[in-house]
Amino acid sequence: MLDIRDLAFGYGARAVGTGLTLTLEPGEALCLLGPNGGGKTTLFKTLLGLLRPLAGRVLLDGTDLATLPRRAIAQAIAYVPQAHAALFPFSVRDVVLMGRASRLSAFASPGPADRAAAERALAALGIGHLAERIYTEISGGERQLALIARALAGEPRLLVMDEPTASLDFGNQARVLSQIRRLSDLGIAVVLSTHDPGHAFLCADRVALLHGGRLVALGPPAETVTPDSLRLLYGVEVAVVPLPEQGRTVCTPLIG
Ligand SMILES: Nc1ncnc2c1ncn2[C@@H]1O[C@H](COP(=O)(O)OP(=O)(O)OP(=O)(O)O)[C@@H](O)[C@H]1O
Repeated sequence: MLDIRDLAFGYGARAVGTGLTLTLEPGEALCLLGPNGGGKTTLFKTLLGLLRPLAGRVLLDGTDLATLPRRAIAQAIAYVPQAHAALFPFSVRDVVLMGRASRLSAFASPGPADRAAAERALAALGIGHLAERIYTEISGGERQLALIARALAGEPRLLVMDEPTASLDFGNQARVLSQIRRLSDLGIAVVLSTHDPGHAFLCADRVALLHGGRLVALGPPAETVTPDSLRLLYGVEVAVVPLPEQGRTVCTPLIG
């Protein structure tokens, strides 16, 4: 559904990344790893159509993003920001309902179909019990789930998530990662960034490693997340340890 061809992305004349080529299938979860300042957010802004490619193309179902109306992009691709403290005390239900904005005509109010979509999104994320709570009065983890529900309410086909586990405690990280797996099981493609390479093993079908403005590796977690690739990315020694009994792999930096 998403086809990125020889993309250069950045700001003005300054390229942050170049030569990026990859495709994303419906229901695929792609984890983007890279150091601070590596260009993950800039790439996301380009995929959302907020920044124009400096070169190359981004195709959504075969159509160049640059030729699509903003509304069509917003209906297909939803962005999940990091959970933040909102300024206004909306209920969680109303925050989730805001995810329908791209589906409403100008000045229209949400109707029964919009409310039903919001309820489905709340249920899918398992946060129906929070619907009446005030968004500014729930925890960071609950807010992150509410933001994912908001994105889901718009019935997108691709979710772009910038560090969805940042600032979450261990339990909420696990909850968000397992929700990402469920979304991709529902056929929704997900692109997420994280600073924890272990997360790639928990939720991603494929991993893209961004370093020095280039895609240095792209493939299944077991093939791409290795001590060598993590040394290149982060400049530290990392042990990548399979847990055969759990069918999992964990990453830990080797310090001291
Ligand atoms: N609005 C902007 N105008 C110009 N340059 C920018 C802008 N925003 C970010 N940059 C630069 O683009 C480069 C990539 O930044 P970006 O935020 O995309 O990295 P990132 O991988 O998301 O980093 P982090 O992991 O720290 O969030 C950095 O050198 C940054 O200073």
